[in-house]
Amino acid sequence: MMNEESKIEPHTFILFGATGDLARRKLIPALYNMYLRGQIPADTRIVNVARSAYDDHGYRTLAREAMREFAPKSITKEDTWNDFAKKMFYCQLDASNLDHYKKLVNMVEEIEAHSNTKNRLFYLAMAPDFFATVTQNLQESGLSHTEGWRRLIIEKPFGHDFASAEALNNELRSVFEEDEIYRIDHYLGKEMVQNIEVIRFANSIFEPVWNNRSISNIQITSSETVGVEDRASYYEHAGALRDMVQNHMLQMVMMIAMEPPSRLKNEAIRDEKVKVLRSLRRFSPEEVKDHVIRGQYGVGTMNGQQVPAYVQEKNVNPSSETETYVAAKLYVDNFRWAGVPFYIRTGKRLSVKSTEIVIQFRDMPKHLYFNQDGNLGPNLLVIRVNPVEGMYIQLNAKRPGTDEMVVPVAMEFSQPLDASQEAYERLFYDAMRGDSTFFTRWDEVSLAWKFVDPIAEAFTEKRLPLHHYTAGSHGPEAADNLLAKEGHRWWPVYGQETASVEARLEKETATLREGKNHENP
Ligand SMILES: NC(=O)C1=CN([C@@H]2O[C@H](COP(=O)(O)OP(=O)(O)OC[C@H]3O[C@@H](n4cnc5c(N)ncnc54)[C@H](OP(=O)(O)O)[C@@H]3O)[C@@H](O)[C@H]2O)C=CC1
Ligand SMILES: O=C1O[C@H](COP(=O)(O)O)[C@@H](O)[C@H](O)[C@H]1O
Repeated sequence: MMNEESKIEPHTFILFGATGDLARRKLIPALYNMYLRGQIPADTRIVNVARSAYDDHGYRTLAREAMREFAPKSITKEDTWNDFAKKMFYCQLDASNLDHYKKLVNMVEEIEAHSNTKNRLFYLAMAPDFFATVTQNLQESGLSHTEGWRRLIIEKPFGHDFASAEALNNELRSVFEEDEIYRIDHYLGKEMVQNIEVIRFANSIFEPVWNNRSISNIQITSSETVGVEDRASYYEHAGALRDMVQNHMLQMVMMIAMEPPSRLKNEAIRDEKVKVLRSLRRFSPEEVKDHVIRGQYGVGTMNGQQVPAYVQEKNVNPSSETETYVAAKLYVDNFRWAGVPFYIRTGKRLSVKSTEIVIQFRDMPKHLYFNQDGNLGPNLLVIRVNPVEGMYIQLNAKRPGTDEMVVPVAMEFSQPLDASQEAYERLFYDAMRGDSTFFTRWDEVSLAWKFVDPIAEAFTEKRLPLHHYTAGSHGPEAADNLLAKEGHRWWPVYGQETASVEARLEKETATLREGKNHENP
């Protein structure tokens, strides 16, 4: 996050994996939306690289199809799209074959001769097995040598464990400097994840209460309705722990728990985030069972349709023990957070698609007020990351016109739907400006793996049970017990259907009526 608006300089954007799922679904629409906003400099060109046989025209047609399928509302004027499409070129090559790079070098040099820029931005949207090879080939072909700036954006996953991540990092660092490497975690491109920093550090009401004296617990949920889809070959080895916890979930923990940075400079911010990971209590494989729940979805019903169990999905081993759900109780052992549990949970084939962060404040020292059932809900700050973007503070108040003495009410801020940019647009914008704040630095990645590795080891050694949950449910009951042991309960997350806070509060009031107190469920 740069304080002063730095400009995007003209550059050549070289996209490896340009025909793939990610490119078609997210990257092409992101670049076009940036073009519409005037964020792509006139002299910037996009060189698309993949193995399939296309010429420039054929690739532009593929890109147009991708827009039709994945971003149908973005193109309102065909002429504007055609102007953008003229910026795109295609180079067919096998990225693992160094000899093929001559063609790419020639194409890039020819483009640069016309566009008057030597800046090069490489994006590796390919399977991770290629990351090291392509980086070496960029070096040996001479592509990474340029008189302008050069940057490398790299997709996830960054390794499979600490050892493989370190080996990959060494390969990248033999060609690029750390400050030239932009490791993507697309959660860091989400509007409300970026907003956490602003909410915390631009509002004086929060800092005095942002600590263990006022906060009872923090709950971070990323719940998905989709199953493994066609990604079994990757997911079978990753599971929810590596796929979501090592990166996205820990990034949100860092954003919530970090100390204020001394300046709004990328390194100052990332220094503070890294300190959180240093304070994160590590579990030995023996301790994992007391802090982590793992689950796997079974058969269930979603939207009235029966869906298969994980082990029945395409290319999944029928006896697979890969986890599709993880819940965990984490502790950040520093002065600010000592004793405050950070509960995280993430899973596939759950009842709703929703990412939310709930900060639950401590109960009043003495209750003067009660609602009619003798319960009083705690104050909450709810940060809604997805699908609704916004936040609200849940308070207790007397609502006129009701019989109840005290009811939950909310002070709400919410972004209009569709108002904010896609995560990839924001991340491209930052990488093009040279702002790496919302990309992960190597020490973040390495510490995250060091935290996750013993948990993965405990999973492999079957030191904790694999709980099966019904697809379409809210996950395994064992995850509820994890909180109940501490006198807490999960706050439900709601999807698009329950976008309004009023509807949520009504549900909360009904829960209180059932007599469930949040500290003593
Ligand atoms: N898809 C998604 O939603 C997400 C993907 N990612 C990450 O993005 C990366 C790409 O994923 P995704 O798009 O799904 O993968 P795909 O398998 O759909 O696409 C792979 C791309 O790499 C190209 N490719 C494969 N082999 C070669 C080769 N030898 N030489 C040149 N090009 C080659 C393919 O080209 P061709 O088909 O023409 O051979 C294709 O363009 C991965 O790291 C993934 O983890 C991260 C988050 C989400
Ligand atoms: O990185 C990943 O994230 C998605 C979830 O992202 P979201 O933006 O839809 O919340 C997840 O489905 C995928 O398995 C994982 O690789």
